[in-house]
Amino acid sequence: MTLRIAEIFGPTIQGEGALIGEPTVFVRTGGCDYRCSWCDSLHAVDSAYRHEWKPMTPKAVWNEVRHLSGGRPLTVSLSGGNPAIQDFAPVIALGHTEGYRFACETQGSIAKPWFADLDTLVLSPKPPSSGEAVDWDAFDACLKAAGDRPQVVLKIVVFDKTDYAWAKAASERYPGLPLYLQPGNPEVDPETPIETQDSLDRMLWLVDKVTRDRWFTPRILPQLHVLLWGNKRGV
Ligand SMILES: C[S@@+](CC[C@H](N)C(=O)[O-])C[C@H]1O[C@@H](n2cnc3c(N)ncnc32)[C@H](O)[C@@H]1O
Ligand SMILES: Nc1nc2[nH]cc(C(=O)O)c2c(=O)[nH]1
Ligand code: SF4
Ligand SMILES: [Mg+2]
Repeated sequence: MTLRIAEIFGPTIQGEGALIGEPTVFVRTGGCDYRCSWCDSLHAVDSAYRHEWKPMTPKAVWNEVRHLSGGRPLTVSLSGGNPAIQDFAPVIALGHTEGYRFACETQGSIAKPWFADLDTLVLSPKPPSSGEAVDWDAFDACLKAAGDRPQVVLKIVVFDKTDYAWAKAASERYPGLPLYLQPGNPEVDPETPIETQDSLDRMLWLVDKVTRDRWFTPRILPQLHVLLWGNKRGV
């Protein structure tokens, strides 16, 4: 059995959501069942980049994570693409025996039994601006598959007023899940430098909306890695 891997990189810091700031190694899978209009990881989604994806055995994936982390346990972040297309049970089992922890980022469209082995499951349902529509039955199946072991959180990207209203309604379906909001980044070309002031303005807009509404449920965080490194890959 091999996994389709777009890139393995780090250690860096987790730039988004519940584990923001935590040192981590990323394992980014190739392939996604969605095509979000603003996806910042097209090199792991679009089959035009297929030639860059490598088939790797779970053992080879694990050896690379161990090498990058110097054999010191940390949280491994599984992302993509949609990592839930593939079977990460063997990688997670290898890592857990050595004291590593696992977080996974997925949109919640495909449930996998190995979600129950994770330490953190980040479910990131897609708002209207993405052009994708959430299948809430599939999303609920992800929650069910996760069970009690992992910490499960919601992370929603907000580009505009419509997304904001959608995020509010979506979070009301899941009052028990911690909610993280992050402003959308409209500039995702790795070659184009980001306008830092624009990123901060989008963050300010979101903070302003939430506080004016006296909506005290979400935590609002920027994409810290984007502020630090722009859209550079491998960070
Ligand atoms: C690239 S996705 C990969 C994992 C999975 N497919 C998903 O969407 O959750 C990782 C995270 O980046 C977020 N993201 C992607 N493009 C973005 C953008 N242009 N601005 C802000 N967040 C973005 C996604 O919503 C998701 O939370
Ligand atoms: N530093 C850093 N943090 C991240 N958080 C989520 C990422 C992703 O693309 O899944 C990401 C990423 O690519 N880099
Ligand atoms: S679900 Fe995630 S990886 Fe797939 S297209 Fe959307 S943002 Fe990109
Ligand atoms: Mg990213």
